[in-house]
Amino acid sequence: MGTPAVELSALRFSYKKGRDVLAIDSLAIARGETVFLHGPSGSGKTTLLGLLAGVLQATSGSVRILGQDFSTMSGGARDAFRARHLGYVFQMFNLIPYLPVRENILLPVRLEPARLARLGGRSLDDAVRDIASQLDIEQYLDSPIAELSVGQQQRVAAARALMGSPEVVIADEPTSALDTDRRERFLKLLFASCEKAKATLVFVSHDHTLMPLFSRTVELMEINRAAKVGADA
Ligand SMILES: Nc1ncnc2c1ncn2[C@@H]1O[C@H](COP(=O)(O)OP(=O)(O)OP(=O)(O)O)[C@@H](O)[C@H]1O
Repeated sequence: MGTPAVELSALRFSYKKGRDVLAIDSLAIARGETVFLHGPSGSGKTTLLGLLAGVLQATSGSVRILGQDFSTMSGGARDAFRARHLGYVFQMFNLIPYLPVRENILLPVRLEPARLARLGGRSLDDAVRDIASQLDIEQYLDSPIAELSVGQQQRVAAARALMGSPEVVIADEPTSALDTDRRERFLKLLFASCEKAKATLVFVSHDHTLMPLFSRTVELMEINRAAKVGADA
């Protein structure tokens, strides 16, 4: 199988001392898998994605992404690793408000030569127009982020995540603000991009109807011993 894309071992995480939010003995996600991460509100889905993205650090145990153990890396090394290998759409979109849409989408390839190289020689302008037109935000490329609706910002965050074909894509409710038509187009683009790049996808949503699209569902309540008590039903 080679090195898994994601490998958790004896993972524990708490925001406050003495109260574990996550206690996962083991979880492995192979490269190229598309995973629907499911669980009730409060079961720790967003927290787990934060650990996979290296934004949060495990209290104990290990989080390995593409064979790299985050617990042995400095904050700066995790930031560099994230820029190079991960695409993510978080609930707070983390877009840069004073930059236009175009520059927000281009950030990963401007920061990371490996992602620029994966554009395969296409010009930045072509690449950004291509992804923006697929997400129906081409007409906003020169607009400041602050002038966009929440659904439009969500699509900018999605375009940025997919720029330069990262090996691992992490998405937290990425379709929550989209209408049905745009949601379908976004999902089509997401799966096509992941397949083309042989990327691994870890996707959180409360929308059960999306489950059949994925190669595997991970039920957080089944693997997270800390979630048995305290999660909302
Ligand atoms: N920054 C924080 N500080 C302290 N506790 C937190 C913080 N963020 C989340 N928690 C707690 O951690 C637990 C898991 O939260 P998390 O957001 O990961 O759940 P979730 O499954 O993503 O929920 P939802 O489906 O509602 O988004 C909850 O009990 C929550 O109150």
